[in-house]
Amino acid sequence: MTDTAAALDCDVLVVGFGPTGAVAAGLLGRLGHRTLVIDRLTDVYNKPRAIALDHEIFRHLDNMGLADAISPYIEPFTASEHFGVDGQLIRRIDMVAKPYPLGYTPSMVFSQPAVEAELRRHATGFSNVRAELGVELLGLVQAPDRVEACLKNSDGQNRSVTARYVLGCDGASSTVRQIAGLALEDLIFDEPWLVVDVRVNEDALARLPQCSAQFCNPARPVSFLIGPKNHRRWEIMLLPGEDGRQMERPENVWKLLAPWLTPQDGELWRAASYRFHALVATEWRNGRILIAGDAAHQQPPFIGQGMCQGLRDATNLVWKLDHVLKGVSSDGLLDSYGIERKQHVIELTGKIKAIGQSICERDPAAARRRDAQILADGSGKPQRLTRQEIIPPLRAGCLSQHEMPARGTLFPQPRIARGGAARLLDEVTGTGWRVLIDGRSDDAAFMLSLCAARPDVSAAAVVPAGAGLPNALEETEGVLANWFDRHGVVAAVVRPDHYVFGTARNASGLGDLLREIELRRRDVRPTQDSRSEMERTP
Ligand SMILES: O=C(O)/C=C/c1cccc(O)c1
Repeated sequence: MTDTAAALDCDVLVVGFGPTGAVAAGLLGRLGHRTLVIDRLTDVYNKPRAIALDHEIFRHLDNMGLADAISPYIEPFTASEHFGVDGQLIRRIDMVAKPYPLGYTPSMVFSQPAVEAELRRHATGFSNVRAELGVELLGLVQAPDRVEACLKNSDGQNRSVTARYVLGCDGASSTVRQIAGLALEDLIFDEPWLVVDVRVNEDALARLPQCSAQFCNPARPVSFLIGPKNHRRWEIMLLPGEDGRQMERPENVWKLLAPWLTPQDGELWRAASYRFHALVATEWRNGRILIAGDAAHQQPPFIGQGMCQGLRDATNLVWKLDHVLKGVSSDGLLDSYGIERKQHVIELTGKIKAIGQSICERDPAAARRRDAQILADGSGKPQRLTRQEIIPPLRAGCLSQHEMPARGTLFPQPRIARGGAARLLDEVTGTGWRVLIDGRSDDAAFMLSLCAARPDVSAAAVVPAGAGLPNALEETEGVLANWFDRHGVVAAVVRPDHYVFGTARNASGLGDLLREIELRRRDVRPTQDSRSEMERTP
């Protein structure tokens, strides 16, 4: 750390201690960065907003050492069945089959207040992370090497703190985004819905559908979601003339729930009216100020990706901030954050919108045409999709510049045999830059020797169980062998956030990739106003 950096109050100021801010603070804490995280509110919001997460996110939480602490509040997500105008099944969205590609149940539901409390506990367990609650951000002023933040303490006193970077995880109405002058683009979706969470009594649970469902009835589209334990969620489209605030009233909510429950069947946990909309920030950074989570994007909930998107932001950004703060990369690497995440958000939101538009269809004739089209897409049977095939890869940013199989996709996580037990790959190899080599390749040993010249990159060869190759990891389910075969490659370079930087068909391809990592991490043009004093000194 330079003297200038050491003189600052912290390396990163995280504004907002919801899931995105808490994960960012925890990751920064683990990497040794002095982090101050503030939130306007003094407590975890005690009602569930997000309900779904997926294996990519759980993998990061497991990497952080949180799996045991949060598992009591997480359950597998059931399939979602979509029903058409006449109540017929038109589509089924499920998860990919076993063996699971990342080693975990691919889609899960969770209880947000409990998980969020664990995320906060984890972040504040690092001596270099300080959380200040009841603290409001009033202003930010950027200098070449720092940002000065004006804060209002819980006692009403103003004070200023300095940080090398500021990360706005402060939600849809983000103060950070507004102060930084970062605009939102409208991705054109705007529908009024009522979200109702119920803790259902034990005896009423069996009378409810045993699968999550989308009732695509043009008279009143409704989503039904099976949450953990006795938590059930209904998302109910509001009709023209219905006032959101009025519809939140318990007497109106129970009328809407009448096809499923009576007030004796459970306790209303939350009823909140929202406009489901789709927005993305045009720019995700202004100099040393960056935004993440709902501050940078909002999307309709129809495949439960809202919180996942925020945590993808955090896990994408933090390793890049780490490289920049440690001088491994220039500040220009941070530009790849917005490039990668904005494209991903736009592409995924487009897919969510398409699903949402078909669910929200209010014209009966159009809804019948939709049903016929979806059934035709499924060759006359209900269409079958997996949630995982809906999630796009990264397409541009800190990736190899050459087209190659699997670039920008999530690298799988096979189970590795260790002393009579099976452990997940990340636990064995760690989560930095990694090269994974197909141990069945004749060139495996040579490829490992190429990697040995790169101390910043770890390397391992993996073989199927029983192959008996010395110095190779043995996987127990064939997940990785299958992946190498499917993509026709023998090695993959994997980033700290588990996205594939690039793949190689042979040893010479791997040599090229290893050289390219260095270039892509360094050859990123810093923006004029965001270079620190140190970086501008030749
Ligand atoms: O993945 C699905 O099938 C549905 C997920 C979901 C999650 C939250 C809210 C929704 O309307 C759908």
